[in-house]
Amino acid sequence: MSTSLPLPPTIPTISLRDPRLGDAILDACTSSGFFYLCDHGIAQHETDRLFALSRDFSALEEATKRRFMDRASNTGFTPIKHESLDPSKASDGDLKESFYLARLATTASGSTPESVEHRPPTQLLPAGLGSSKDDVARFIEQCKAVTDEVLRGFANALHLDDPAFFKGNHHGAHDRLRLIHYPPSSPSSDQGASIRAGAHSDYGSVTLLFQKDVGGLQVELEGSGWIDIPPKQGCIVVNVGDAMEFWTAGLFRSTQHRVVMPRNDSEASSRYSMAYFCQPDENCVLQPLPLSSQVLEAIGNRRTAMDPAEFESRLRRKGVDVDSARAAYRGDAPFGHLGQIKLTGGQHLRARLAATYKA
Ligand SMILES: O=C(O)CCC(=O)C(=O)O
Ligand SMILES: [Fe+2]
Repeated sequence: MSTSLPLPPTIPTISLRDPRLGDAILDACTSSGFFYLCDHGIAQHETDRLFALSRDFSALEEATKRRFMDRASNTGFTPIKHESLDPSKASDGDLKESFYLARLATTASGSTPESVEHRPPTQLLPAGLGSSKDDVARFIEQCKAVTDEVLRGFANALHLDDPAFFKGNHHGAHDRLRLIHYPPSSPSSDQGASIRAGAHSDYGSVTLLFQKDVGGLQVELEGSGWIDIPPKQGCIVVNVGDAMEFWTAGLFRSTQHRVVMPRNDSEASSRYSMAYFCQPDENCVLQPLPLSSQVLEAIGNRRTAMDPAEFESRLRRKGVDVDSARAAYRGDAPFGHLGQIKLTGGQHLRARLAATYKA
């Protein structure tokens, strides 16, 4: 007699070409806040090219890499253990190094902006990334285009009158593509105090995560605990960040995730991933949006808008100065039931960055 084992919990796969994209996004974002995205239009060979550039950069001498550190503009190199994504845990830092890229295209050769206000910082590039600047710039612009479509999906999911509402608040000046390298490490069943990336939620509106071939990414699901999100050929892992959780009054979830230490031989080698963090504009106003009855009906009792006390305590835990955000409110913009609170995209980002990096 054969008994079928229950399938392990996972996250849904959504096609960017799904005519009912808004509904699929509403389902995913109000449950786990994570989904695999397929049919996104970014060719595998372009993704592989960026992974190759990331590998070449990580092979440089540490002293060379350290010449490209620029925390002030949140660009460039971050050495191993300089970041603790989970500051609540006593660890001496995450076992990863990374290189943050701002958008590189210029108006003449690409699509990047427009007005001075939305212009990303310029940054110094090491030789390899510098000589392949066009490939890198094109990849970043493709990521930006995918996030624009996802943001449109968010607006449709929420039945906003203006389907371009979120897109219009994301010109990409704070967006970053992060090339991440987790160095090799012996597998162990004892995870100890070390971690490749500590448990955290992302800061921005939406993140695109490209995983090369080594697993270890986990997401914390209500009722299921930590579940593995393995690399899936042709798919990008997409997740909601804190700014979008705030904006949707807690309806969309910015879920905790982490990367665990190697558990077996297949995870022991270098792990490469790339994250494109889509951030709201510096001066855009983040205020919990009023939620239409249509949306609340569609999600039924799966998720309700967040309780005001929980909402506030989540914000405080994430380093947001709630008292200033309250003082900034002047009753001049729409808000939901969550109180009189107002924050700009830039203020929110800096609060989250300050809570993450060692001084
Ligand atoms: O490397 C990964 O798979 C996850 C990285 C991540 O979550 C982050 O950098 O925010
Ligand atoms: Fe993350």
